[in-house]
Amino acid sequence: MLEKNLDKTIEKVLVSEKEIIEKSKELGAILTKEYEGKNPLVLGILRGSVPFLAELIKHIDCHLETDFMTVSSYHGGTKSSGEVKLILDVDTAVKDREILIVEDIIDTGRTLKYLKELLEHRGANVKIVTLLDKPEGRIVEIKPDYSGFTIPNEFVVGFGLDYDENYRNLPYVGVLKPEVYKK
Ligand SMILES: O=P(O)(O)OC[C@H]1O[C@H](OP(=O)(O)OP(=O)(O)O)[C@H](O)[C@@H]1O
Ligand code: HPA
Repeated sequence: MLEKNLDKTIEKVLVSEKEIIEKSKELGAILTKEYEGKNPLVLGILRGSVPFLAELIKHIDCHLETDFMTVSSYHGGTKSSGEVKLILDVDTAVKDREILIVEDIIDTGRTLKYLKELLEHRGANVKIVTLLDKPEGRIVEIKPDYSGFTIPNEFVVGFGLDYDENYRNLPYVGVLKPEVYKK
């Protein structure tokens, strides 16, 4: 039942908190098998990936390291600017490293294509896990190695995803009421 302050601005819930936790457990079990003995670098893409990364790594039962990169292309709105900006680079050596990029969403695909190419160019072995995949939004070709949920072509918020930097703290993924955008 929707009842908290932020819930009042949500038109519909697409993925519930329970579903996200269950899916993170499933993905964690698969990733445990994949990365056992490989000490992967689990690379969160700031800012949106933080809640998903925090949930997911609890369920990966092998040694791993974490690091973060900041890239941005939406600049607060609901449309990709088309240009991916590198704001903060990774601090760890990546050559010959197993890297698991953790993302909240693949939409146009621009962010992940840029990051995958950049890290592969530096000699890393890169895989991608995303909480959400929006295939109808795709402009450049890129596929995640592991994906939580396929969602329709709507702008979503919550569990790390923002509209104008708000709503990242919602514990589920939903669609905003249209009047929120009219303000
Ligand atoms: O597939 P794409 O169309 O490139 O969209 C996906 C990217 O967009 C969002 O990041 P954003 O640039 O909004 O930065 P943020 O993580 O700080 O919200 C999201 O977190 C992904 O990184
Ligand atoms: O649907 C979305 N919501 C929030 N941020 C995003 N970045 C790409 N797509 C989205």
